[in-house]
Amino acid sequence: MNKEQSLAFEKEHLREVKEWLKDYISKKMMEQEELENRIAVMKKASKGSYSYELETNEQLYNLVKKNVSKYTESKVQPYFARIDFREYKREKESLYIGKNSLGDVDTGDEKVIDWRSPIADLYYSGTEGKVYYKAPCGVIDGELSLKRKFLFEDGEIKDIFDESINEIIINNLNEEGSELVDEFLKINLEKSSGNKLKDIVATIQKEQNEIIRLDKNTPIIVQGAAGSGKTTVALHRLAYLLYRYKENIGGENILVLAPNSIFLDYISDVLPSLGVEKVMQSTIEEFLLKIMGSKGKIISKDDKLSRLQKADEKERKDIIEECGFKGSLLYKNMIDRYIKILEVQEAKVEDIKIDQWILFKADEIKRLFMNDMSNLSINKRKEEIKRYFSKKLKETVGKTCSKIELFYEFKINKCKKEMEDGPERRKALIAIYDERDGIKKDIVKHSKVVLDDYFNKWLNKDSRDLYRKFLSYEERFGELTDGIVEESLWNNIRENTLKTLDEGLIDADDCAAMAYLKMKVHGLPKMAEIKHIVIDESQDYSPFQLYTASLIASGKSMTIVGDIGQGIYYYRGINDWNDVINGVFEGKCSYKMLTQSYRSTIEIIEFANKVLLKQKADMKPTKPVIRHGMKPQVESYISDDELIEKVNSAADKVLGDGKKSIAIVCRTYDECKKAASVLKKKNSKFKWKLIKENDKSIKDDFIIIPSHLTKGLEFDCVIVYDCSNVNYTESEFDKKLLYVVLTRALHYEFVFYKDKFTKLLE
Ligand SMILES: Nc1ncnc2c1ncn2[C@@H]1O[C@H](COP(=O)(O)OP(=O)(O)OP(=O)(O)O)[C@@H](O)[C@H]1O
Repeated sequence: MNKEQSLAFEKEHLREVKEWLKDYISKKMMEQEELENRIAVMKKASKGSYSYELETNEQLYNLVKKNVSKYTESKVQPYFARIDFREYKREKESLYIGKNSLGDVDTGDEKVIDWRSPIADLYYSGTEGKVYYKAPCGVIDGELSLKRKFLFEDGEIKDIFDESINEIIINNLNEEGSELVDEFLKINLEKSSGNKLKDIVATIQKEQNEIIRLDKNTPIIVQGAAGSGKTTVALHRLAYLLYRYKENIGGENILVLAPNSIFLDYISDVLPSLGVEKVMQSTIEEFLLKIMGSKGKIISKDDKLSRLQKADEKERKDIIEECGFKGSLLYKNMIDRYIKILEVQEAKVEDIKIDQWILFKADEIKRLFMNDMSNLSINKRKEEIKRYFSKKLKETVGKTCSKIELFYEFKINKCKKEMEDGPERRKALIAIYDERDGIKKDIVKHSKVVLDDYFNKWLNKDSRDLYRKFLSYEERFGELTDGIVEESLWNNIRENTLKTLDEGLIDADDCAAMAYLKMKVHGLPKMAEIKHIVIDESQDYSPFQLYTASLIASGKSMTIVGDIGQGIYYYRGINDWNDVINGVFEGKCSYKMLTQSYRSTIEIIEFANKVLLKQKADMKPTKPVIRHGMKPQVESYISDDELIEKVNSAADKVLGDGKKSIAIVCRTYDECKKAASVLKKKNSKFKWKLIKENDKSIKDDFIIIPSHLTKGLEFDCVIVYDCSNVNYTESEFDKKLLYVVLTRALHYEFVFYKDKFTKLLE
């Protein structure tokens, strides 16, 4: 078949699938209605009492309802690709791949397969010829004879792209030889950016697919260049894990950690569009506060960043030293040592007894606490010991009563031997019997209360002051720090932190330590078990934060994505992934890299690479996908009027090209306020919305935003407000910040500056 015939064939096939879908949906809707009526009758008949039949019908109804909505969603575009595969010794099959599997549940006729199914792996990783994929039953060999992608527009197939026909060979790209260009991918990347991140099921690339389909049991770290799809891949991986392990994991068992509310809103559409629901999403600070059970006002990492930007040399040094220390695993070790000291103090226990009658010996309590249960938090151990003793209590009371009997038997015999029979002896014996029975009664009656009292006193109730106590612990300083930490540094940190706590504030840099301490003493609060954690922009997390998070994910199942080149919180974040691989995971984790960038045009990436390469000698330049655009425009301005003219003409150009989102990026929020006021006063042609730290989302297309808040986001066009050498100096911080700013644009970049241009772009 030539392309024209193939296109006609596919259009017809789509028509048939849509027809089938329509019929199938109406059939299922009728089934849903019948079930609804049947359930109503059953409810009436059961009069509120339990009915197995009713429960089964309700379950069936929910299933049918879910399927109806899934199938209805798929009506516009039921699939996005097709592969032709012939399994060894079988007939060739044409398989259509979509976001959802579609088929007739009753007849087993499958129309579309799920993109996450094992065989769909061939679409993402296989090339024509001999291939294999891993199915639950083992490896399946065969031959792939077609890989076809469909370009949809308004629910209709507009074009088809067959692999090896539509890939154009471009020679001498980046002087690294030839490279294949996926035309289908290129068309998708040329689209305009919206306010929300999109799913990419149709164009997932091989290196991304490998990460998405990795096993859940090993933590993975992904270092990826700006725009390489880290966020997108991490979210698609979640959808994959929920599909593959559907029996064990639900959305409620997943936690996504991201830098701020704007970012969380930006990614909020991807998961539902992939059929993933109920996932917990939070910033690390909010989540750690939840673990701590605290509600204090947070001094955020961005408050700290602004302070740092304004600080003099001395203050800057102090902040960096303190943040670095609090985020280090050295600090965690210090808390571990404090816990050990606490444990020894807590293990100084007494017997549990009533009068002189011992129910449980101190030695046994100590052994259970220090040895047998040492893997649990301090309070959990106490609770477990209590639970264990409560179970044994009846037996222990019985044994204690036997001991009492024995003791009094001796007393009775002695009395009998020493006194002559007569009223006196009888009186004495009666007194002994009464005493014995009284004690036994007492023990039977009060043992539970005594046990409860003992553990009530022993349990640590106060969690709020734990950190304060740790900070105030001055004895055995050397032991606590293993002699590594300078006392003056520690005193400084201690003083500052206690002052902050006294003011009712919690520093974001203390959250990991506070949550860790709380977990060690009190354990985790009651919440759904977390079976997988995704951490985005992880280069901005401290090793201690990552360590604490790793304790929360069962089996340390985590997807950690980040880019060292964008680490603007470098003073407390990650500068080398080896620190995480070895320090946090003791070498037991996978490390993957994504080097290709999909966001920006070649021109924008090459421009941003200039700054990236100034960061460290061994930095690798980001590789763009072959997509050309306008060269970034660098222009100086003298007056506000001139600047506004430039902004207006940039916006006109972008809008004229059918693109819509434009961000004016300023270095700080203060500069943003100035920019907003200039644009308002001078009556700019367009209306610009100022984005603030605490905003929950970005709804406008024209915004003014401080540089650090652009992390993870993207816009059709970025306008750098003032790229002067005063704003972007040659400091480590500015190199990272400017790199972040320059890598946010998809299609257009305008770089304006006053006075002297930054040296970072020379
Ligand atoms: N395989 C792909 N097909 C189509 N688009 C893709 C693909 N991979 C990534 N993209 C697009 O590239 C852009 C960048 O993706 P994403 O934000 O996930 O990258 P990132 O690595 O997290 O970026 P950054 O670190 O700069 O925040 C998004 O618009 C995304 O849709």
